Amino acid sequence: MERDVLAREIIDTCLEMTRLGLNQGTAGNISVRYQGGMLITPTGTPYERLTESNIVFVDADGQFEEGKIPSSEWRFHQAVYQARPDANAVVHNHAVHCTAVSILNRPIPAIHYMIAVGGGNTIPCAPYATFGTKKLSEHVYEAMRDRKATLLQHHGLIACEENLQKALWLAHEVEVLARLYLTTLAIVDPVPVLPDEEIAIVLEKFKSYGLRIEE
Ligand SMILES: C[C@H](O)[C@@H](O)[C@@H](O)C(=O)COP(=O)(O)O
Ligand SMILES: [Zn+2]
Repeated sequence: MERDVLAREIIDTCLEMTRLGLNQGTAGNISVRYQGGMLITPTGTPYERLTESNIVFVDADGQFEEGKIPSSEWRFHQAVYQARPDANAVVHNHAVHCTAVSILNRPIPAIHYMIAVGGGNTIPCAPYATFGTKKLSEHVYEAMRDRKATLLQHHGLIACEENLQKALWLAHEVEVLARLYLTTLAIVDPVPVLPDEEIAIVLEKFKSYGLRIEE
């Protein structure tokens, strides 16, 4: 796909993320895999001000275009693409319920079968490291090797998928799971969970679930 089309899709996804209530202010960032590197939102820029020319190309060596500054989190986006060859889009946000669970430093357990959308029986919580650091990207790499989404301790959420639409959908689903977890956690701890065998069945069913529309 052409660069400008992808850049427009990134901006539209950012705006939709805010409309869905998953983010606020200049928090969060979004990228797509592109020509061996990625196209990513610029750092510290309100989404409603973004135009296609603001989107930054970062190559495989972490070099970016002159005159543009990519998201401070380009390293963890790169780590996701390295950890997950199936991922073509990465969404990061500070969604309230995901961030609240991350402050508790807990994974989201299998409280609902939809946990399987993340590729396993939990949504993990990657250990804290300062934003924008290589250390944080190393934690993300480890957490995302066998998952499509992870919480970031004291920070937020990362979700990846084969395209932007699905990555945002996944981020929204995980926010719903986090909300369910906090709601039930207020009543009982530990919260009842589904057994691993049931999640394995759901993971298998998800492989053929849903309408397949050619893109
Ligand atoms: C301090 C930043 O907001 C940090 O939290 C980062 O993770 C983020 O979400 C937005 O940073 P960028 O604007 O640099 O993408
Ligand atoms: Zn962040």
